[in-house]
Amino acid sequence: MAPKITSIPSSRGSSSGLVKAGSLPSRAYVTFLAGAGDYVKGVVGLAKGLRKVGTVYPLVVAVLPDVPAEHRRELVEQGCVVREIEPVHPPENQTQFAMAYYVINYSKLRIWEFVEYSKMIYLDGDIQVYDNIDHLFDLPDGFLYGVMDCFCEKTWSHTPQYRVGYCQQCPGRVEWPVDFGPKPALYFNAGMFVFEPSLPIYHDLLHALRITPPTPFAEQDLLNMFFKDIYKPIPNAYNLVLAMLWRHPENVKVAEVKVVHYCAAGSKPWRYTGEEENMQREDIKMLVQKWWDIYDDQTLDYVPTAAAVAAAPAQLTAELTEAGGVRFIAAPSAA
Ligand SMILES: O=c1ccn([C@@H]2O[C@H](COP(=O)(O)OP(=O)(O)O)[C@@H](O)[C@H]2O)c(=O)[nH]1
Ligand SMILES: OC[C@H]1O[C@H](O[C@@H]2[C@@H](O)[C@H](O)[C@@H](O)[C@H](O)[C@@H]2O)[C@H](O)[C@@H](O)[C@H]1O
Ligand SMILES: [Mn+2]
Repeated sequence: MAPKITSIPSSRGSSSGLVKAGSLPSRAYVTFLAGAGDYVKGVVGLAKGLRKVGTVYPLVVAVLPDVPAEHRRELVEQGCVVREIEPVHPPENQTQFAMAYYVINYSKLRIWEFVEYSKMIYLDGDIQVYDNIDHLFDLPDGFLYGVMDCFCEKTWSHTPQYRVGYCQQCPGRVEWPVDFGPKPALYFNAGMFVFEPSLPIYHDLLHALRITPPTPFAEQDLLNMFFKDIYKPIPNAYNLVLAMLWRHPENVKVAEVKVVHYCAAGSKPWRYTGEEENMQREDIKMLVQKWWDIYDDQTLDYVPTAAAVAAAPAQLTAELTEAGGVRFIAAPSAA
């Protein structure tokens, strides 16, 4: 029996209706940035994409200490709320069980500490939002919402699902073998999820991390184990894991996709060369171009309101740009 997909209100939740500016509940989008590399481009693109769809909520960027000041400044200038977090490491000398590339993602767990927000939507830095999804904040509290992942890529070759050809995206194609025990719980892609920050949950999460041997998909596996009883699937349109285009095209209506997750090998737009498998597909080339159209669109750059300028961090000051916008620069004393 196909899993029940939580139905989503098409417009802003009836409970909140149009919220008067200034009285918005404490809600925010949040993403995660590590390192001094090029992922900052993904976060800048995400900030501009959220602005383009007219979200009324801020984008918080949880940055590890190794994110350089210049990248943080660029994010502030794009209207982001930059918050430094401490790295989270899995149990000592066990990281070899997680794919090395993913160990860094355990630090994502810090976002449960952001309790000044009642509800947040986490988005990977390699995600772009092409339709307003603010209505997701109105989903009932007490659950974690995300899109079901696909088990068909070779990144899943370590799992029994992959070996027998079972995937939750098409549970009827290959039945789960009875002698394999209970069917796996529904499993979400941790590149996007709707959650409620909470200190008790945060502490339970870190305790679970300390006593759980790392697994290939690192924090994504841990989150799925930890929230399996309150996880509720939402439609694929809210997190198109690109592999769905060739693994389950019958489950994807590209024209209705609201959120695209550039997680297939070779699909990060800012690194795209078109050489990897599937990267010459017309739909992939179109989605990569769509990402660049937003990233390169200067009309989507952040223009702070007078209030924002007044509230600018002391170490920054603002100057008018030729185009009549405002940019933050290091205050003379701070230069
Ligand atoms: O060097 C890195 C690797 C990862 N990330 C962040 O961690 C997320 C998860 O990694 P990634 O999206 O590459 O994993 P995938 O979804 O492709 O498996 C990224 O989107 C970024 O937000 C980062 O900032 N720097
Ligand atoms: O650390 C584990 C990561 O696990 C997820 O990425 C994977 C996973 O979803 C596989 O299912 C896909 O096959 C693969 O392509 C994709 O990269 C999240 O997107 C990422 O944010 C992060 O949590
Ligand atoms: Mn990702």
